[in-house]
Amino acid sequence: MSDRPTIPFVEVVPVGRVCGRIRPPGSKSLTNRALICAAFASGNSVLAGALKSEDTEVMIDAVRAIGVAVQIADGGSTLCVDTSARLVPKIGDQRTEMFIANSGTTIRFLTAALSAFGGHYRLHGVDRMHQRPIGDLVAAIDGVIEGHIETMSADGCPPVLIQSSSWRPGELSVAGSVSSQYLSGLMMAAPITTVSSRIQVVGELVSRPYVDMTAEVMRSFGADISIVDANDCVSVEIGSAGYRGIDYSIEPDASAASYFWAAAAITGGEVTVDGLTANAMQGDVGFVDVLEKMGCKIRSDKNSITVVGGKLVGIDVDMNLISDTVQTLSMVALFADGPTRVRGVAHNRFKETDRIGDLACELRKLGATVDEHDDGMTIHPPATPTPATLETYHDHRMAMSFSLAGLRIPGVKILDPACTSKTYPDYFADLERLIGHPHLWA
Ligand SMILES: O=C(O)C1=C[C@@H](OP(=O)(O)O)[C@@H](O)[C@H](O)C1
Ligand SMILES: C=C(OP(=O)(O)O)C(=O)O
Repeated sequence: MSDRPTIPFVEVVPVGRVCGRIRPPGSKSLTNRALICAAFASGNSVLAGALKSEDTEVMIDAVRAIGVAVQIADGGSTLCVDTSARLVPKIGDQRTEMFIANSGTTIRFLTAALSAFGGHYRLHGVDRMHQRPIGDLVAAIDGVIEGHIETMSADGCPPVLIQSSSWRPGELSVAGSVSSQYLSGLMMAAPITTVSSRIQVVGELVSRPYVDMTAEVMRSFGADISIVDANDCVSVEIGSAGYRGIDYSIEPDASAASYFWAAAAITGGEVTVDGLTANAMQGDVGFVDVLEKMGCKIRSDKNSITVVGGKLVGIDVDMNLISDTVQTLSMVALFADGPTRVRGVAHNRFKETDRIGDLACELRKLGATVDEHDDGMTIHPPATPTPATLETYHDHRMAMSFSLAGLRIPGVKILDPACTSKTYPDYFADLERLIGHPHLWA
C-alpha cells in the first residue's frame, strides 16, 4: 500500500533468552467479522479492542461506502458503528468501486454480504489479490442471486462484479477445500436477506475453527445459526433473525501471539501473552499445543497463556486447523532436534503468497534442507544455520516469522519489514519492547 513506510530491511539482533509479557493488538478475523455484523445490523455498535491495520482499514472504507458511519477512537482500538444512514442500494445504481488491497477476509466477506444486501459494486485489490481464488464463492452466490455476479480475472479470481437486488430464498452449496472464508462469508450474508437459509459444504472444509468463530460472532449480534456436522459433511442453518447492534469486545490476535510464544520456544525463554486463554474463539491459540509437543511447557492462566522454552524436537503435525501459524512453526523447526513434517495445508499456496514454495525457498537460505509436498513440507534443520537476507513476498507472516530466526542467527536481514502493516503495523516495535533490545534498520 502506498502509505507504508519504505524501509529496505530490518535486522533483528540475537539477545539470548526472550522473557516477558505482551498483549498483541485485536484479532483481524474478529474485527472484520464484527464490522460486517455491525454494518448490517439494526442499531449501532461499539467494537472494543479492534485491530487497526490495512486489512481492517479496507473493511472500514468499504462499509463507509454504503453509508455506514465508522468513528475511530482510542488510537483505532474502538470503532463506533452507526448504521442510521446506511443506504438502500438497488440493482441499477451507479457502480461503487471498492479497493480491498490483499485482504482475503474483506473481499470474501463483502462479496457475499453485498450480494445479499443489493447494489452495484466492483471489488478489486492489489495484483496478488487478483490471483487469489474466489470462484467457488461466486458460484455459490450465483445459485441464489437476484441479479448478476462474476469474476473478472482468469481462473475465478477478483475483481468481482456484483449487480444484485438480493438473494432468492433457497439452499446454497459451497466448496470448502480452498478457503473457509467462502463459507464464513455466506453465513454472515444470510441474515442480511432476512429469510432462512441453509448452506451445504461440498467436500473438505479447511480451517474449520474460523467457521465456528463466525457462528459465535453472529450469535453475539443476534443471528440465529447452527452448524450441523453429520456423516463427515458440514451444513449450516441460519434463521430469519437479522443482526442487532451491540457493544462487542474483541480478543487479541492469536496468530500474532504465535510469534511471541515462538520467541520463547527458540530462545529457551518465557513469554506470557495476555488476553488469550485456551477457551479463546480463535483456533490459533492451539499453536501452543504444537509447541508443547516440540518440548515447551505451557501454562494456561485465567487471562493469559505462557510458553516456557525447552529442548526442542522435530514433530509430524497436521496444521490444517491453524494454517496461519505454519510459518511461525517453520522457524521453531529450524532449531529442533530432527525433522519436522507439516501436513494438511495445501490451501496455504493461495494466501498472501505461496506459503509452501516461497517459505521453503527462504528456509533453504537459512541452511535448512526442505522437502516440499503438495500439502506441506518437511524441514530438516541445519547443523549450523546460516545468516541470510530474506525475501518477504509482500506477506506480513513471512516478515514476522523471519524475525524469530534473527533472534538466534546473527546477520539475518528481513526485506520490506513494513509489509507487517497488513495485520500488525507495530510488530517490530512491540518485539523490540518485548526483547528489550533495539533491532537495526537500514
Ligand atoms: O476467516 C478468517 O478470518 C481467516 C481464515 C483463514 O483463511 P482460509 O480459510 O483461507 O485458510 C486464515 O488464513 C485467514 O488469515 C483468516
Ligand atoms: C491468510 C491471511 O489473510 P487473508 O486471507 O485474510 O488475506 C493471513 O492473515 O495470514
